[in-house]
Amino acid sequence: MVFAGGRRDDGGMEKLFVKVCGLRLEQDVDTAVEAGADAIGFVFAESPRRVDADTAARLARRVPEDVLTVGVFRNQAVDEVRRLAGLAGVRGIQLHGDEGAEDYAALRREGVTLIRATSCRESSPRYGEFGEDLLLLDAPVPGSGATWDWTVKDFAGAGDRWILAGGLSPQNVGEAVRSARPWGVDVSSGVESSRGVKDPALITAFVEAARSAR
Ligand SMILES: O=C(O)c1ccccc1NCC(=O)[C@H](O)[C@H](O)COP(=O)(O)O
Repeated sequence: MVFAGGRRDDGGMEKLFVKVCGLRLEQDVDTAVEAGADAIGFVFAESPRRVDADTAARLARRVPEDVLTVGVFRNQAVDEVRRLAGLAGVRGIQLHGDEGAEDYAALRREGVTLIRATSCRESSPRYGEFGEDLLLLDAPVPGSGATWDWTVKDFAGAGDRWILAGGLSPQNVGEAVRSARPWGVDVSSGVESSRGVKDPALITAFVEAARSAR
């Protein structure tokens, strides 16, 4: 199921989808929701941002229905992904590793949004190749805060709903959106004061900068 987004601006245009990833604290979740984020990510992969299922479940319960909660994974067994996503009660699953079409098929269930995160390093990924709902185009190392040159890519194969990620920040997200014209954006490092520590003011600034970009 493709997350409907659901949030529209007053002119009826679909708003840019904004996801804030790697949240670990209640105040950061509340800030992202209040700022108008469409999705919130909880990292279950190896990372300084990693949360356990109980923490993610507690945070996810604070999030209103129209904001998508996403569990982020990398090269973890399908059963483990299913188990953690179920315990946390997230409605989206984002896979960053070498997962194949069979893994997406195994995780497919009613109501879940499957996000395939991949880098454009070797080729231009095509939307739908793995049965995903949304394609997220990221830097080679996820969550690193590194940017990549999105200006030289042809995103024709990425479909209508693809998400730009990798080194975005309140400073560069406007230019990135105008240049690459994604359906959505995703951020983690760019709204942190130090690795793994979110800054509420940066979260708010990011959502505002992204939204005013188009
Ligand atoms: O955040 C991590 O450390 C991480 C580890 C393993 C897989 C994914 C991870 N994060 C994903 C994200 O935070 C974002 O989807 C994306 O990679 C953007 O990150 P950033 O460049 O830090 O904004």
